[in-house]
Amino acid sequence: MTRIDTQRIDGKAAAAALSAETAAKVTEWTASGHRRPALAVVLVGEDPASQVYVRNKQRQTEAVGMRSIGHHLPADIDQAALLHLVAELNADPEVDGILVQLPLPKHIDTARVIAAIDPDKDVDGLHVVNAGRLANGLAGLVPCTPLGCLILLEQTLGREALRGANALVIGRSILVGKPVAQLLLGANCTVTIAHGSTRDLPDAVRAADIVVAAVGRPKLIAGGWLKPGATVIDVGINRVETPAGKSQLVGDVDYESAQGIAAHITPVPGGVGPMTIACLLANTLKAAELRRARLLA
Ligand SMILES: Nc1nc(=O)c2c([nH]1)NC[C@@H]1CN(c3ccc(C(=O)N[C@@H](CCC(=O)O)C(=O)O)cc3)C=[N+]21
Repeated sequence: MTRIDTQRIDGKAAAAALSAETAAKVTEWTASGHRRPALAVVLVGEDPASQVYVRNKQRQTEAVGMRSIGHHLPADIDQAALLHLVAELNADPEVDGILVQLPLPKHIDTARVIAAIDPDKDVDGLHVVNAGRLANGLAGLVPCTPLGCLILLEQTLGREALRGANALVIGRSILVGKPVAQLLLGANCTVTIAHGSTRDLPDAVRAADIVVAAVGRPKLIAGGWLKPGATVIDVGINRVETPAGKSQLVGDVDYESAQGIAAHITPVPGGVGPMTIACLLANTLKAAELRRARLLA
């Protein structure tokens, strides 16, 4: 069989380009007399990984010229106090976007906290109103990781190549699987969603022109399962130990064995991850514009 020259999709470069575009739009926005868009980030507890993510988001928010407002709450904060903060941020006219870093401590009802966020400030796109808008094809805030996946696919294949393509989404979470399936459907793909109860995953993968893997299982998908020439978007970010005892990030797809079979594949790290943050910044500007438009309406 002929070996395909597999192209690595550079998510880091695509994210830098998207953020440069956001920065230019922010400059325009403020030049026309609007206040700087502001993103409030709420972190509960002391999880070191979450702290690193949040710092990174705040740094990048400021790098594109927007305001970052951090709220760091103790791990044992009660639910009512967290809901009270969300209500304050909803009512604050200076705040355009609200992100509550997940996961939250176990004693907090995550669904209730997300439900309390004003849908028009919900830059994560996780509120049921935004999920409904996405499902019904209405304007709203779209979850960052799925949006990043679609942008990478459009840039790699072009919008016309998505029409009618068999797209397989592996995973059905509210965060990634379901919204990415909606976006692919909106781009006219023929969409299949596989999950833990799927009978024959390798068979489903074999039929797919596009595979979006979002299960969180290291190297679950073998390159040999792929249709030759398929495009792979790997959302998985799994921390594993190498035989040498070092910690390493790997995706849900076995990147090495996909070489020579896939036409295009996102690496981990450097693929979807950086796009998630770039889309968060784009969503924050969009939320500012959306709120302004609704105020005028
Ligand atoms: N409310 C909320 N919204 C989120 O969007 C959210 C969240 N909570 N909780 C945690 C997850 C995780 N997440 C990532 C974002 C960027 C990278 C990223 O840029 N990763 C780099 C590597 C980072 C590394 O080296 O550890 C990459 O893939 O190249 C990863 C993970 C957003 N999340």
